[in-house]
Amino acid sequence: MKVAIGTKNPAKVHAIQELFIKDKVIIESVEVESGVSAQPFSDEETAEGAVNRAKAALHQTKAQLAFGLEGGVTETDGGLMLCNWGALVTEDEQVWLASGAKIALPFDLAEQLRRGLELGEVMGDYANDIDVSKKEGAIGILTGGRISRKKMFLHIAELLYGQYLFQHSQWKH
Ligand SMILES: O=P(O)(O)OP(=O)(O)OP(=O)(O)OC[C@H]1O[C@@H](n2cnc3c(O)ncnc32)[C@H](O)[C@@H]1O
Repeated sequence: MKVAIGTKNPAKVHAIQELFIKDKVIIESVEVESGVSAQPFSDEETAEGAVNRAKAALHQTKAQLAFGLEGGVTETDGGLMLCNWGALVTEDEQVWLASGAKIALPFDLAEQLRRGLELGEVMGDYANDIDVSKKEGAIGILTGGRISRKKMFLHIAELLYGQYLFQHSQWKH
Protein backbone atom coordinates (compact mmCIF):
# COMPACT_ATOMS: atom_id res chain seq x y z
CA MET A 1 0.00 0.00 0.00
CA LYS A 2 1.15 3.53 -0.75
CA VAL A 3 0.35 6.28 1.76
CA ALA A 4 0.90 9.99 1.19
CA ILE A 5 1.40 12.86 3.63
CA GLY A 6 0.94 16.45 2.52
CA THR A 7 3.99 18.10 4.06
CA LYS A 8 7.76 17.82 4.36
CA ASN A 9 7.69 18.91 8.01
CA PRO A 10 9.60 16.17 9.93
CA ALA A 11 7.36 16.44 13.03
CA LYS A 12 4.42 15.42 10.83
CA VAL A 13 6.21 12.96 8.51
CA HIS A 14 7.75 11.08 11.46
CA ALA A 15 4.32 10.72 13.06
CA ILE A 16 3.00 8.94 9.94
CA GLN A 17 6.14 6.80 9.67
CA GLU A 18 5.62 5.70 13.27
CA LEU A 19 1.94 4.95 12.64
CA PHE A 20 2.94 2.38 10.00
CA ILE A 21 6.12 1.15 11.70
CA LYS A 22 4.94 -2.50 11.73
CA ASP A 23 3.34 -2.43 8.25
CA LYS A 24 4.74 -2.85 4.76
CA VAL A 25 3.75 0.57 3.52
CA ILE A 26 5.45 3.02 1.17
CA ILE A 27 5.19 6.54 2.58
CA GLU A 28 5.55 9.48 0.23
CA SER A 29 5.74 13.00 1.61
CA VAL A 30 4.95 15.88 -0.73
CA GLU A 31 4.90 19.64 -0.33
CA VAL A 32 1.34 20.93 -0.84
CA GLU A 33 -0.65 24.10 -0.24
CA SER A 34 -2.87 24.17 2.84
CA GLY A 35 -5.27 26.56 1.08
CA VAL A 36 -5.85 28.43 4.37
CA SER A 37 -3.97 31.28 6.04
CA ALA A 38 -0.38 30.75 7.15
CA GLN A 39 -1.68 31.00 10.72
CA PRO A 40 -5.09 29.31 10.94
CA PHE A 41 -7.14 31.05 13.64
CA SER A 42 -10.04 28.68 14.36
CA ASP A 43 -10.80 24.98 14.62
CA GLU A 44 -12.74 25.21 11.35
CA GLU A 45 -9.91 26.85 9.41
CA THR A 46 -7.32 24.44 10.82
CA ALA A 47 -9.47 21.41 9.93
CA GLU A 48 -10.02 22.82 6.42
CA GLY A 49 -6.25 23.11 6.00
CA ALA A 50 -5.85 19.46 7.01
CA VAL A 51 -8.46 18.30 4.47
CA ASN A 52 -6.96 20.43 1.69
CA ARG A 53 -3.49 19.03 2.38
CA ALA A 54 -4.74 15.43 2.37
CA LYS A 55 -6.67 15.88 -0.91
CA ALA A 56 -3.72 17.62 -2.60
CA ALA A 57 -1.31 14.88 -1.46
CA LEU A 58 -3.64 12.15 -2.78
CA HIS A 59 -3.85 13.81 -6.20
CA GLN A 60 -0.10 14.40 -6.46
CA THR A 61 0.94 10.87 -5.52
CA LYS A 62 -1.92 8.56 -6.60
CA ALA A 63 -1.60 6.88 -3.20
CA GLN A 64 -4.44 4.78 -1.76
CA LEU A 65 -4.57 6.90 1.41
CA ALA A 66 -3.37 10.40 2.18
CA PHE A 67 -2.98 12.30 5.42
CA GLY A 68 -3.11 16.05 5.98
CA LEU A 69 -2.00 17.47 9.34
CA GLU A 70 -2.41 21.11 10.31
CA GLY A 71 -1.60 23.19 13.35
CA GLY A 72 -3.40 26.35 14.40
CA VAL A 73 -4.93 28.30 17.25
CA THR A 74 -8.53 28.88 18.28
CA GLU A 75 -10.24 31.39 20.61
CA THR A 76 -12.11 29.77 23.51
CA ASP A 77 -13.63 30.89 26.83
CA GLY A 78 -10.38 29.65 28.37
CA GLY A 79 -8.19 31.85 26.15
CA LEU A 80 -6.38 31.30 22.87
CA MET A 81 -5.66 27.58 22.53
CA LEU A 82 -3.32 25.52 20.41
CA CYS A 83 -5.31 23.27 18.11
CA ASN A 84 -4.21 20.49 15.77
CA TRP A 85 -6.29 18.73 13.15
CA GLY A 86 -5.80 15.80 10.82
CA ALA A 87 -7.62 14.44 7.80
CA LEU A 88 -7.40 11.08 6.07
CA VAL A 89 -8.74 10.78 2.53
CA THR A 90 -8.98 7.67 0.39
CA GLU A 91 -8.88 7.19 -3.37
CA ASP A 92 -12.66 6.66 -3.34
CA GLU A 93 -12.97 10.17 -1.80
CA GLN A 94 -13.97 9.27 1.73
CA VAL A 95 -12.77 11.76 4.36
CA TRP A 96 -12.17 11.22 8.07
CA LEU A 97 -11.35 14.01 10.53
CA ALA A 98 -9.78 14.07 13.98
CA SER A 99 -8.38 16.72 16.29
CA GLY A 100 -5.82 16.68 19.07
CA ALA A 101 -5.95 17.79 22.69
CA LYS A 102 -5.86 21.54 23.36
CA ILE A 103 -3.98 23.70 25.81
CA ALA A 104 -4.18 27.46 26.36
CA LEU A 105 -1.26 29.61 25.26
CA PRO A 106 0.31 31.80 27.95
CA PHE A 107 -1.33 35.26 27.76
CA ASP A 108 1.71 37.14 26.41
CA LEU A 109 2.18 34.59 23.58
CA ALA A 110 -1.55 34.72 22.79
CA GLU A 111 -1.41 38.52 22.55
CA GLN A 112 1.42 38.35 20.00
CA LEU A 113 -0.66 36.02 17.83
CA ARG A 114 -3.71 38.29 18.13
CA ARG A 115 -1.47 41.12 16.88
CA GLY A 116 -0.79 39.06 13.72
CA LEU A 117 2.43 37.15 14.40
CA GLU A 118 2.64 33.45 13.49
CA LEU A 119 2.97 30.82 16.18
CA GLY A 120 6.08 29.42 14.48
CA GLU A 121 7.92 32.75 14.79
CA VAL A 122 6.66 33.51 18.29
CA MET A 123 7.74 30.09 19.56
CA GLY A 124 10.98 30.36 17.58
CA ASP A 125 11.86 33.58 19.45
CA TYR A 126 10.74 32.12 22.77
CA ALA A 127 12.82 28.95 22.35
CA ASN A 128 15.64 30.68 20.47
CA ASP A 129 15.25 28.14 17.65
CA ILE A 130 13.53 29.07 14.37
CA ASP A 131 12.89 25.38 13.59
CA VAL A 132 10.78 24.68 16.64
CA SER A 133 7.69 23.84 14.52
CA LYS A 134 9.73 21.06 12.84
CA LYS A 135 10.88 19.66 16.20
CA GLU A 136 9.10 19.52 19.57
CA GLY A 137 6.70 22.33 18.60
CA ALA A 138 4.84 24.77 20.81
CA ILE A 139 3.10 21.87 22.51
CA GLY A 140 6.49 20.31 23.37
CA ILE A 141 7.84 23.51 24.88
CA LEU A 142 4.68 24.36 26.79
CA THR A 143 4.42 20.85 28.28
CA GLY A 144 8.06 20.71 29.38
CA GLY A 145 8.81 18.11 26.69
CA ARG A 146 6.10 15.65 27.76
CA ILE A 147 3.97 15.92 24.61
CA SER A 148 5.96 16.60 21.44
CA ARG A 149 4.42 17.80 18.17
CA LYS A 150 5.17 14.36 16.67
CA LYS A 151 3.38 12.65 19.57
CA MET A 152 0.38 14.97 19.14
CA PHE A 153 0.21 14.21 15.40
CA LEU A 154 0.74 10.46 15.98
CA HIS A 155 -2.28 10.48 18.31
CA ILE A 156 -4.34 12.24 15.62
CA ALA A 157 -3.07 9.84 12.93
CA GLU A 158 -4.07 6.85 15.14
CA LEU A 159 -7.56 8.35 15.51
CA LEU A 160 -7.80 8.75 11.73
CA TYR A 161 -6.44 5.35 10.72
CA GLY A 162 -8.45 3.65 13.48
CA GLN A 163 -11.67 5.09 12.03
CA TYR A 164 -10.65 3.96 8.55
CA LEU A 165 -9.93 0.40 9.78
CA PHE A 166 -13.18 0.28 11.73
CA GLN A 167 -15.22 1.19 8.69
CA HIS A 168 -13.38 -1.38 6.58
CA SER A 169 -13.95 -4.14 9.16
CA GLN A 170 -17.68 -3.24 9.18
CA TRP A 171 -17.84 -3.80 5.44
CA LYS A 172 -16.34 -7.28 5.76
CA HIS A 173 -18.96 -8.54 8.29
O1 LIG B 1 5.68 22.55 6.76
P1 LIG B 1 4.25 22.63 7.14
O2 LIG B 1 3.53 21.32 7.04
O3 LIG B 1 3.53 23.76 6.45
O4 LIG B 1 4.25 22.90 8.72
P2 LIG B 1 4.02 24.24 9.54
O5 LIG B 1 4.29 23.91 10.96
O6 LIG B 1 4.80 25.36 8.92
O7 LIG B 1 2.51 24.60 9.29
P3 LIG B 1 1.14 24.36 10.04
O8 LIG B 1 0.11 24.65 8.99
O9 LIG B 1 1.04 23.05 10.74
O10 LIG B 1 1.06 25.47 11.14
C1 LIG B 1 0.57 26.77 10.88
C2 LIG B 1 1.39 27.80 11.58
O11 LIG B 1 1.39 27.58 12.97
C3 LIG B 1 2.69 27.27 13.42
N1 LIG B 1 2.53 26.16 14.36
C4 LIG B 1 1.48 25.36 14.47
N2 LIG B 1 1.64 24.49 15.45
C5 LIG B 1 2.85 24.74 15.97
C6 LIG B 1 3.59 24.19 17.00
O12 LIG B 1 3.14 23.19 17.75
N3 LIG B 1 4.78 24.71 17.25
C7 LIG B 1 5.25 25.74 16.53
N4 LIG B 1 4.59 26.32 15.55
C8 LIG B 1 3.41 25.82 15.26
C9 LIG B 1 3.50 26.95 12.22
O13 LIG B 1 4.86 27.29 12.34
C10 LIG B 1 2.84 27.82 11.18
O14 LIG B 1 3.30 29.17 11.33
